[in-house]
Amino acid sequence: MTQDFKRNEATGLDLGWLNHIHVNKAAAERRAASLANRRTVKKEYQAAWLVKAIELIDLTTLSGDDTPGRVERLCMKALRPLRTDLVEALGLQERNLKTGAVCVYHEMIRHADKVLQGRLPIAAVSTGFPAGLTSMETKVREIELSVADGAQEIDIVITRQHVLTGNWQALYDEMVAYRQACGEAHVKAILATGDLVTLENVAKASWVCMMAGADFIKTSTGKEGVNATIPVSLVMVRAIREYYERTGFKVGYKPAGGVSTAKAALQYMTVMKEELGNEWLEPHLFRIGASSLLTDIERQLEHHVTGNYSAAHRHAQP
Ligand SMILES: O=C[C@H](O)COP(=O)(O)O
Repeated sequence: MTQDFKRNEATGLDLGWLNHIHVNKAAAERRAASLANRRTVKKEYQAAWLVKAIELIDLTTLSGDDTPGRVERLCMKALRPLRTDLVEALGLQERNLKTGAVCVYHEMIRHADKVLQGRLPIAAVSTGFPAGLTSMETKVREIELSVADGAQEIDIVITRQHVLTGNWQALYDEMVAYRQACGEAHVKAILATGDLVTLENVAKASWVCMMAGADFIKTSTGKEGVNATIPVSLVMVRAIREYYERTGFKVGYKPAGGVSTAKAALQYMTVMKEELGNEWLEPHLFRIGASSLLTDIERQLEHHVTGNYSAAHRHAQP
């Protein structure tokens, strides 16, 4: 029997048990290296996986020079992510292919909404993205305004100093406040893992955010020196797995920042499949935050289609 999807909520688990979390860095790095060195998806399945990857993308623009025009074009691309000739060549006419969501700054929500009109979720980065160093009052208000403007998903940034000083209660309280301010909107907690120094901190921050009700945990803003990596992802998805085993809540995962190649997307999808199973390969539990990944996926699918055409053409020759 399939289990109904239960929305995550603050569990009140005792923060004291974080002291027992230990991460084997060498093992995570070994596993990451083995993923990097093997073909993660068989060649004949790659096109299908890449089409699936499109549906997992939070198509993102988070630049200081964003304009309403750029956001509108992004949204049109999110609704029709592949060129018509590719859609036809891949036999996807009936699929209504779209990205998972679009991800924009607060000021751009209404411009995105104008194009999307409810056909795709809008994720907004709120809480003083990317550093998160405005006042708590300002950050909570920003969430409320983003929800009021039409964002169905809020990507919050945690206050890194709470992790760096080991103040887990402060991180928990902050996350609970964000969760409440989001109301019905889904909340993704950006850990900014590149700022957190150790994998152990990444694991603990993942746990605290999940315990406080985050629907997703997300690696990065895309603005840190180091953004999504496979070792960090292994630590985070294993925290998600253990959290599910302890509480029954399924929390989603979002690697973000620097995921720009089809090959990298396949690696992250393989991590999800192998560590959490097929259910975590769906957009309600897995997103890839990326601004340029779609371009490379489109390019690879074009190669696939052209390759097939050449093969068919060669067969047709006497
Ligand atoms: O949340 C998404 C990231 O900001 C996107 O980063 P990217 O521009 O490196 O793909």
